[in-house]
Amino acid sequence: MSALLEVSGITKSFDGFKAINNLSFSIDAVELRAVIGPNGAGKTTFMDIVTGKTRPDAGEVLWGEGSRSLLKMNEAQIARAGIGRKFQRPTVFEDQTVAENLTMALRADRSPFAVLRWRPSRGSQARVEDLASEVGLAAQLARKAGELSHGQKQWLEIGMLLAQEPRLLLVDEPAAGMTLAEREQTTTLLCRLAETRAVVVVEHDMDFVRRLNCKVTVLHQGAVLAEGSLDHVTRNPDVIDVYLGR
Ligand SMILES: Nc1ncnc2c1ncn2[C@@H]1O[C@H](COP(=O)(O)OP(=O)(O)OP(=O)(O)O)[C@@H](O)[C@H]1O
Repeated sequence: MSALLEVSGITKSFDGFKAINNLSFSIDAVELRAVIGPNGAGKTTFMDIVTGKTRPDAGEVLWGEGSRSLLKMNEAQIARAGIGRKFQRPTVFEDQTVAENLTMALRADRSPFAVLRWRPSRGSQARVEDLASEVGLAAQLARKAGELSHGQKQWLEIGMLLAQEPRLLLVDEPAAGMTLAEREQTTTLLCRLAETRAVVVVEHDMDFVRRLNCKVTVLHQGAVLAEGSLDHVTRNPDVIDVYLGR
């Protein structure tokens, strides 16, 4: 399987401190990947670089079949190229219904001129219903987003990202603050989404990572420390040292 995202030799320093240190990393077009690592390992900075929020000092980030450089694109262009990012805190419109939130997300998909002309159509209503069922919110379409549980808000936001048909979804700590039942549903959702696209999950919660049952990349000091199954990486003495702080 060819790589969808290829990060090679990226470095990013903040005031002389290397948050990312010659990091190389690649993601297949259809893959679920967990990225773990202790606090300050560079996980957020890595996602900031891929989404164009932060520019690396050196290295390359290539995207898609044409190996286009993401470093030549701004955040909006990267999002339009097919990279969606889910931040830890849900940012849904609380006073709008689930359907309205999803409708707005469909609209955000369009070019500036198309947005001006855009009107909800029967097709877009069907798409909103499809998105809601995809994230388990079909029965909540008429509810205000503010009334949803924390987990449901997270799923709504994932649905809003799906409206833009991303080829790569970056998901930051999805399990945080969720009930056990919500975590299980989130695992199922992420695994299903990764059947047709690339999904990268940054997560601290090892139980959650175990349930994802996918390849794990361990970051430490801005570089890849280990990669493989969770059992494989947690047996690695370097990983054990880093996590136990020895
Ligand atoms: N804008 C910034 N200015 C200065 N230092 C920064 C900046 N962003 C990140 N850093 C530093 O870079 C290092 C990596 O941070 P990063 O947030 O990427 O780690 P992380 O793995 O996401 O950590 P956590 O798990 O705690 O979220 C940290 O030491 C952090 O303090």
